[in-house]
Amino acid sequence: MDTLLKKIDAMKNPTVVGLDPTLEMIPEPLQAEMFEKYGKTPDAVGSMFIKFNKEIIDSVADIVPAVKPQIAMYEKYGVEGIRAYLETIEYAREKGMTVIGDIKRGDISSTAAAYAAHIEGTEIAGEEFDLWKEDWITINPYLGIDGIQPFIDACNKKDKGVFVLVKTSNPSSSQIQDIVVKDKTIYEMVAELVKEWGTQSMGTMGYSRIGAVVGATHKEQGAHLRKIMPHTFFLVPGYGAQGGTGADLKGFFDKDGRGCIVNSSRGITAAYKKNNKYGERAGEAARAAALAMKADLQY
Ligand SMILES: O=C(O)c1cc(=O)[nH]c(=O)n1[C@@H]1O[C@H](COP(=O)(O)O)[C@@H](O)[C@H]1O
Repeated sequence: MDTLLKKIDAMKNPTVVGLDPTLEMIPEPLQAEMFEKYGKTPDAVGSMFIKFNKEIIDSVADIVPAVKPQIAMYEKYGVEGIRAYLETIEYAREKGMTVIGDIKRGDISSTAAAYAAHIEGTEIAGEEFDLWKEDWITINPYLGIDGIQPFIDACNKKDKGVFVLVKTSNPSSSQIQDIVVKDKTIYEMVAELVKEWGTQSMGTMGYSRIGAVVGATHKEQGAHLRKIMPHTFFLVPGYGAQGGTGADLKGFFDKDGRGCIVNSSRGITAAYKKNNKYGERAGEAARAAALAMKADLQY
């Protein structure tokens, strides 16, 4: 937790670039190059994703503290997609970036313990393997504490962190999360649980390594959650492509302007498609979009 906070402070930039590549997002020349080399195959797409992500990482690593690859985009292409996910993580770490693996896992405790290998690593007959190398992951709290505890234990052991879904950014998040039971919404109840779970894992700078996902599309709820959870760090997706703006997020931060890392995926990586001046230069456009986002989040 402290490492990420210090990076954010040093760069004066509470943002994370989401790496959610799709085939359509890849510039035409790169598509053509990889189709030529590997045919119309998952191998070609995996290779495109690696090259594309490296270009984005190279263009933002000195101004943005973290990346958030979303594993679904890679899983879609099977083992070649996973290869791209892993190579992307490896590269981002080489460039000094924190990696938030957006894997949204959650299951009964024995299965959660296996998923926890994402942060804890895997042991084989006494040999340890750090196969995934994420610093943080996203998890789903629907199963309650026995589905969460294996992740908390892994985080405490390996000095890593998790973001637990509390109030998600999507339009139908209210369908379940806003249901009122005993005068409280489900998301408020989850927030209280996450806060309690986080007390086991406080850093030295006022925040716990058990964080919360709070969507940028919920201005009032986000500010309300900051009050309920003063020591919980927020991952805030929904900025940009989903409509969230800097003006909406002031209340998500604490009085010192800390407490959140705001994600934008398509808004950064596909920025080149929105402005002809960049042609197919996705990295250059991503840097400009990342700088604009940084400026939008200074309060
Ligand atoms: O956990 C997340 O990151 C997440 C939670 C949430 O409530 N909403 C949400 O959009 N996300 C993720 O954040 C990213 C948003 O992408 P853009 O809308 O392109 O910026 C995607 O990877 C989503 O899966």
